[in-house]
Amino acid sequence: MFVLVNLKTYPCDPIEVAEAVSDVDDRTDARLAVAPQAAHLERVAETGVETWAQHVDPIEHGSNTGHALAESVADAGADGTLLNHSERRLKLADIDGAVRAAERAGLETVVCANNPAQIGAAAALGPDAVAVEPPELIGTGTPVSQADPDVVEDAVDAAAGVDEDVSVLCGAGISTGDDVVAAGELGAEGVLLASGVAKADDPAAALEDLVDPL
Ligand SMILES: O=C[C@H](O)COP(=O)(O)O
Repeated sequence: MFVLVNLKTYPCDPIEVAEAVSDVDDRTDARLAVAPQAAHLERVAETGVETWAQHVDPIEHGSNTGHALAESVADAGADGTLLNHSERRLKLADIDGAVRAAERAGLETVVCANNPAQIGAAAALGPDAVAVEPPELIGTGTPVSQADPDVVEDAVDAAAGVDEDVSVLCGAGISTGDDVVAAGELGAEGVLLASGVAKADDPAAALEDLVDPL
């Protein structure tokens, strides 16, 4: 299972979380990665942990101001990028352009979407993976795998119906190892989570619990 920890703009110490993820990563078969804010990418990548951006823009080098250029994100040490997160929605044409920009820079891609229909559309753009996240469950602590298991299974079917090479993650409310196991049983190959680690009093202990059953 792929466990991708999005730090959003939570007031956690990104280096403390990255070092905890790196430490746990040495003791699990699961694949772990952290997605810090853009300003923290380089310092997080220097810890040796697999590092993801939260977003890149559909642009090239040139006259763009206030954007995230995929090449610069890769230069900062990122291995991949989230795209179209529920808190950073893009138009369809811009998701397509951002996937192409990420590919150009050698970044792996996970395109997020609200529901199975959007997952099918996202998969058609050819990312490495898609992540289904019902927005109403984000940050609630109620796992999507428990509150709405059908949405995960339907997302897996929708992606497979378009492109079997696109793997499916699920997210929203995931905070325990049992939640991760349940996601896997529904067909997801990974989970995207945030508050369960970034807002935990002890992020290292939260991570240990997440990967314990894997
Ligand atoms: O990127 C992560 C997702 O939005 C899930 O957030 P959450 O784990 O706080 O529910």
